[in-house]
Amino acid sequence: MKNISILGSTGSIGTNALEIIRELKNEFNVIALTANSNYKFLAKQIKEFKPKYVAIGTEEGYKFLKNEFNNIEIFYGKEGLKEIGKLNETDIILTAVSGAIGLEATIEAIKKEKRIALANKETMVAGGDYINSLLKKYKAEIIPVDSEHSALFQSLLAGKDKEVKNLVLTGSGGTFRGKTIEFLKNVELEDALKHPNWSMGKKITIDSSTLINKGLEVIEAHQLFNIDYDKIKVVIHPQSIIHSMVEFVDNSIVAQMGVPDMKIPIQYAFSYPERLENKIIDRLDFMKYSNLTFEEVDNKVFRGIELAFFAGKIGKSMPIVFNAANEMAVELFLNNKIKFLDIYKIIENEMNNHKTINIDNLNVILEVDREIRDKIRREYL
Ligand SMILES: NC(=O)C1=CN([C@@H]2O[C@H](COP(=O)(O)OP(=O)(O)OC[C@H]3O[C@@H](n4cnc5c(N)ncnc54)[C@H](OP(=O)(O)O)[C@@H]3O)[C@@H](O)[C@H]2O)C=CC1
Ligand SMILES: CC(=O)[C@@H](O)[C@H](O)COP(=O)(O)O
Ligand SMILES: [Mn+2]
Repeated sequence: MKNISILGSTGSIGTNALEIIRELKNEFNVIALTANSNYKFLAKQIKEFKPKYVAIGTEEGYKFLKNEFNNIEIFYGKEGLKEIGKLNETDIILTAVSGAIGLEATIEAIKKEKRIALANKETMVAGGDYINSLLKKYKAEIIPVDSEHSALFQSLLAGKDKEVKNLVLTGSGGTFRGKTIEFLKNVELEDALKHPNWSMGKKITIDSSTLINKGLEVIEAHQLFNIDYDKIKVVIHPQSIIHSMVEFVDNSIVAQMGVPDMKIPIQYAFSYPERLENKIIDRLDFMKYSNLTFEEVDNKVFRGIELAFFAGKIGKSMPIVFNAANEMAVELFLNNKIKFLDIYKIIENEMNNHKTINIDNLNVILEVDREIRDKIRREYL
């Protein structure tokens, strides 16, 4: 039996993970669950999965849960997430919070030498260098949950590191694939929230529509697999059936395929190196997907990938700026404060005005992140 803690259990990834745990209750046990403001949904999860620990992000939620439950330990706020990261009883922590807010709790779990089932890509983008320095000191392991990075992780098992020629990240192209800049000038939020293949949280869905999600995934792949940026390629694959591929030096390509369902990479991160049967996961019907296609990225219209390569290749504090500016821009777009193309403008502006600095410790990461968010908040709110 493996003890699972979930940072962000009330979201898309978190609820998918609980479906798996419900189905495979002889394999997995819930130790801790967390949410930000959705305390009523969290309360329902607590009643069903009976965790020993819980963290909640709002005072209202904290008071409600304290009143509702007297047999669990309830933590509050950002410090509360860190307390969940520190839990000794955890075997595997699933980082399913949205945004770099997951960074500190992830670091605590690394210091406790846990398995991190990492969905929270922003943590790897903003804190990747620091996290990799910690992985040299602590025997923690990161198993990627992000579908492309789970595919790369599985495909890399087919060869040795020195035999890798390229990592090939696939991307759906997002809901506006094939559109012009003129069309994007006036897109509505509700249109940007329609992903062609995946059902996901709002932030990542907007990131998919700008292709900044793919950009974040480029940096995430560099950090997770220690591969140079010039060996990370992106190809548009509108069907999202091939979840990414590894090209080896013999020009052989190994890919991972499956239905676009996050339960597959989540469960794999829990069960690795084994694989488990699970009847709630659909099989791929090849006849339904008899037409798998590939396209070039349209970097002229969708700037997210090139902006990410720019940030990643500079490194140090620049990926922190890229991620923080994007998180703030997406929040502004979700609140109808800016137009779609302003997302690129805000990111570009912050990166152009940033003087890159070395990242010697966690406080520098948090300071750079905070400065960018405060600056954008002052300008737009
Ligand atoms: N959804 C998907 O299919 C995929 C997601 N990912 C990555 O996984 C992560 C989660 O994505 P997703 O599940 O879609 O996100 P959701 O928005 O659906 O869920 C986010 C979760 O994090 C919690 N949360 C949000 N902000 C905070 C905060 N400031 N403090 C504490 N908790 C917070 C939310 O709580 P509350 O409910 O109370 O708001 C919720 O439980 C992201 O990093 C995303 O990029 C990667 C690949 C696929
Ligand atoms: C399911 C998952 O991993 C998401 O990151 C998804 O890949 C987003 O789709 P795009 O390929 O459109 O970015
Ligand atoms: Mn992904």
